[in-house]
Amino acid sequence: MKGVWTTDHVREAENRLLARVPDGSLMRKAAFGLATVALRMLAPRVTGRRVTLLVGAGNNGGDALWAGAFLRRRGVAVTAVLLAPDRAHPEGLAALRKTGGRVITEDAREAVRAADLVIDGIVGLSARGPLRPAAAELVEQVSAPVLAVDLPSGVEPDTGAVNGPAVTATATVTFGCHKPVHVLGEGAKRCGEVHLVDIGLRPELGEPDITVLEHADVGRLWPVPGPTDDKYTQGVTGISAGSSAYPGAAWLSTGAATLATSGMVRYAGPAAEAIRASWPEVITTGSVADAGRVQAWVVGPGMGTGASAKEVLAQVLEAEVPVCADADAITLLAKHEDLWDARDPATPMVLTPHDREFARLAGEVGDDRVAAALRAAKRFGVVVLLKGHSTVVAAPDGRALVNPARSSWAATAGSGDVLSGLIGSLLASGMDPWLAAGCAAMAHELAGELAAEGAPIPAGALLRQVPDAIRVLRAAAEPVTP
Ligand SMILES: NC(=O)C1=CN([C@@H]2O[C@H](COP(=O)(O)OP(=O)(O)OC[C@H]3O[C@@H](n4cnc5c(N)ncnc54)[C@H](OP(=O)(O)O)[C@@H]3O)[C@@H](O)[C@H]2O)[C@@H](O)CC1
Ligand SMILES: [K+]
Repeated sequence: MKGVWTTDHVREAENRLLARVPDGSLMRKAAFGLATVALRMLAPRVTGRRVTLLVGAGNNGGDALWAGAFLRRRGVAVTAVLLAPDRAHPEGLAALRKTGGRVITEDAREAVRAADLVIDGIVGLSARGPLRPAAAELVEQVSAPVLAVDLPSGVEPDTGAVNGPAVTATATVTFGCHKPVHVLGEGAKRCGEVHLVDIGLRPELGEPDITVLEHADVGRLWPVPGPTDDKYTQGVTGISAGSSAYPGAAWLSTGAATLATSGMVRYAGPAAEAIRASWPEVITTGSVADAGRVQAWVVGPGMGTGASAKEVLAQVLEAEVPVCADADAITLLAKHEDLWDARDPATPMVLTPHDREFARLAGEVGDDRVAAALRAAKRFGVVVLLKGHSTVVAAPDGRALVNPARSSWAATAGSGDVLSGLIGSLLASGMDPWLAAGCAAMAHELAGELAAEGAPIPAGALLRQVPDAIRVLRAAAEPVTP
């Protein structure tokens, strides 16, 4: 698991660390790490290559200047462009000058255009809002690879939101720990590859604000049958989905639950015939009342939002087993507050809204997706999985998890139905609902990536890759033999 800390918590930890280490040592450590990545980006030829530093008013610019001094010692031709000449970091500037670096304050376009590598030290953790006009104009001239210091300037550090001109980096070097910008939304895309430089901050940081699961974590958590297991002990998943108009949603959701674990799947609804034909291992009935016992329900995909769908949803909520409520079920919950009364608040529930469904339920998402999901999770006492390029999973107890997507292939019609089936089967296995949603999100995204191989895919193709995705995740969890 990877931890992510907000800028407030990073600053508090940095202040504690700064109080007990020699002046300037943290910045030099950070800058040395930055210069090392820059040299790797310039390799194989380093001497005589041209690096241009974009230097803002604070310590982020200081990092860039110190890294420039290290690069000069390796024979790199370094030019620093000072965007706030009166406020440039004095020690960093002196170090660069001492090593023969060039410093300019105007007519910088040529230095930017001619660079082999641009280092973005415009603004870091104290950034607020998009790039200001002078910086934005220079950034527009860049055609070389960009190495961002801590984060791509212009992106909001705590939300990853981009609301105007901002740097798009080839790579980002960050210090001490990951920050939200590295895993959330548009910001995560703008970071390129993220390198973490250890500056000794970890002992000063408390519990992470956001958790990012890695393949090995999900592989370890994925339920697999033991020698004494049978189809019941691994959890029975019930699927209440689909309608005569939308049998496909039921097919996708049921298929995902069938492939995700070895537990049994029951389907209850109007698409029973279609389900029987393609998933013969599934027990089908026409209604939730006749379905028999399940350990978790998936409800919502393609079920409609009329009176009969409302009745079905109430029956599912009254069953007092964990529920994954998706799609139309979310719209119904937003429309009819009385539906919440059907639920025992102690029974786990996962809601899986996209932005529009979220807005119906809990207001506009806004820039801070983690805060919005946490607010809704607390208000309704449920786990909220907010879909997006980075999927956010928030628990009512304040835990937040982000699954940053490596591609967007999974953003296709019917893909959400597959996700709901995966979550349902993990809930039925007895997994903690917050982890169930996080593990399902990762397997889902990976299945999309495996299915796509560089070309668009329908949700059915993603579904067929679920077993391979689970294999990849489980393989990542296996100990490496030397
Ligand atoms: N603490 C440590 O030990 C270590 C810290 N480290 C480094 O320090 C960095 C944080 O440095 P920092 O706090 O000095 O501020 P920083 O982000 O450089 O901003 C400076 C000023 O820029 C301005 N500004 C704001 N928004 C803007 C915008 N959109 N466009 C343009 N300008 C904008 C605003 O000033 P204003 O002009 O508004 O008065 C702001 O005060 C951190 O990211 C890491 O790189 C590492 O060395 C490791 C050790
Ligand atoms: K930066």
